[in-house]
Amino acid sequence: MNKSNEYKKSQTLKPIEYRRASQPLSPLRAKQYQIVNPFQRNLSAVTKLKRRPYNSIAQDKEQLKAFKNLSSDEISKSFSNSDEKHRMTPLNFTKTKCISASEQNLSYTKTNTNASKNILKSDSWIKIEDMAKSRRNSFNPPLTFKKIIPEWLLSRSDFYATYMKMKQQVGLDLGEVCSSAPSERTEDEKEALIKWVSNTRFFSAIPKVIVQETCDKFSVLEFSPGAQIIKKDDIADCMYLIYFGMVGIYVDGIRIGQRSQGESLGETALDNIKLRSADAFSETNVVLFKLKKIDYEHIILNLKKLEKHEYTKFIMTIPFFQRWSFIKVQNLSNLLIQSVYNPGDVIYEKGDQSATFYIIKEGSIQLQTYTHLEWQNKWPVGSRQWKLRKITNKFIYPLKTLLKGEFFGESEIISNCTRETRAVALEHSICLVLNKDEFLELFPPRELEILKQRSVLRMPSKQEMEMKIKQEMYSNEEKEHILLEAMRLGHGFEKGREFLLDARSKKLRGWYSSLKQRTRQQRAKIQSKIIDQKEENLNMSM
Ligand SMILES: Nc1ncnc2c1ncn2[C@@H]1O[C@@H]2COP(=O)(O)O[C@H]2[C@H]1O
Repeated sequence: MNKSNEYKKSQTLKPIEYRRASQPLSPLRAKQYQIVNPFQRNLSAVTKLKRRPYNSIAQDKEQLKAFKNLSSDEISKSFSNSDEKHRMTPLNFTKTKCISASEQNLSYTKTNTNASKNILKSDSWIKIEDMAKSRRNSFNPPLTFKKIIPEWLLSRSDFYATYMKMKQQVGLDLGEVCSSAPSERTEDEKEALIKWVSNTRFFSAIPKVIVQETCDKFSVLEFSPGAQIIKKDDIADCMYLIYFGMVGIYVDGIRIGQRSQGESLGETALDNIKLRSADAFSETNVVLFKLKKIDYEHIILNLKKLEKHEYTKFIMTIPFFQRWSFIKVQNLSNLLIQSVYNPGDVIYEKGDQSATFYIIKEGSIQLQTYTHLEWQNKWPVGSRQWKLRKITNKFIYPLKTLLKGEFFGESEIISNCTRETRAVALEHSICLVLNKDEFLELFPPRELEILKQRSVLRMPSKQEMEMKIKQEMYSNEEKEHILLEAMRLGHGFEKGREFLLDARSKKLRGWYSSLKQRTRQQRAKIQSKIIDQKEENLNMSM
């Protein structure tokens, strides 16, 4: 027998676990064990196995964190538990062989107490299909969970325990938690409440200890739809954090804004030691966490002043306000209310009542108007009988795009008319909002006159808008037709047999498909400008 054969024989006789068992079993190794088939005791199969790199474990941790919002303590606990378990009990472990879905669904386990020998015999592997099944049944993670969390971690019982604990916390009704006295809340409940409050925009910049103190002061209020929560010009004695539902903000019956889950309500009057600036009505069932004025002033007011100082610094950079005194800008900042918009959000519609002035702090806002375009199609359906199909599209026509530091909404307040344009957020945008009463209070008539002159917007005529929209719609299609004709290519040329044989057409295939893609994009762009469509079918007789 030559040397290499001898070597091969020794390897096949020696169970692979023998070599492995002398080393402590880390989670990395545990993972390797999961994919080693104990009946294929073949060295090459083992040496081919790649060790799971440490950074992949770190990745798993990150994924887990992102998915479940587990606190870092709990994650590290779950991981360190798994490390420890394996390190301390190198042989008393349960091995599960996970065969791919295409193979049989069998599982094997080995329990070896003979630590001195460190030998695992193949016959001691027990088929425990039932056991594995029952374990799988007891922890049936959601599909998204399976995509993100590594399989080895999903199979761990300590991970399962942590998951269940967090699931209970996520499913907690914090309204109920908040309505109990702080001394009656469990640690988990307190933690869940603090976590939720810290994630709201209003409390996001506030240190955890302060959030903790605030949570102890909250009481809970519930409102059914249509109930008045705040009355304009009332004395403010508290602020609210909306735990659930939607609240509409009204001034003189005009809806000027809204506040929803996770947003504050009624903080402006406390910040400025003023009367309530607006009415607030619940538009759905609403649950609020109430914080009394005295607690607000004690715990949060100073921190909020820092935020207002940031507004002041920002406003001082806008050329129009540079001639204002610092105190005046500060007064303006104190009255500003931050509103966040997502791409496509309509801030106001043409014809709405004008009740607010906006300064763009982040993002971009487009002022738009619209026009109606009509298409008709007529065809004969009998003797002197016609069918007429009329489609009327309402097309958006962009007027102006405003960026950070620019402002809008003032012209209609000054002219005391309804909105002449529509304002839409083009991207994630933040605006600082000033209500009409405060706006008229802060800007003296001379300033209003300057603002009015600045904000004049040229409104195009209906014909002008129609022409531009049609130009945009047809110019590209025309270009495409001219190009195809110049190349002597028909629209359906790529489907024909001739096309496959024609070398020139083959060369043009890439170009043609990119042209088609561009045309499709252009059509989708035009389609996105249609905000309303009316269709009429008429029978006509002559
Ligand atoms: N334009 C607005 N947009 C959103 N919320 C507003 C607006 N104006 C007022 N509010 C809220 O409505 C509340 C009315 O009472 P406050 O003035 O105490 O605080 C006010 C703000 O929380």
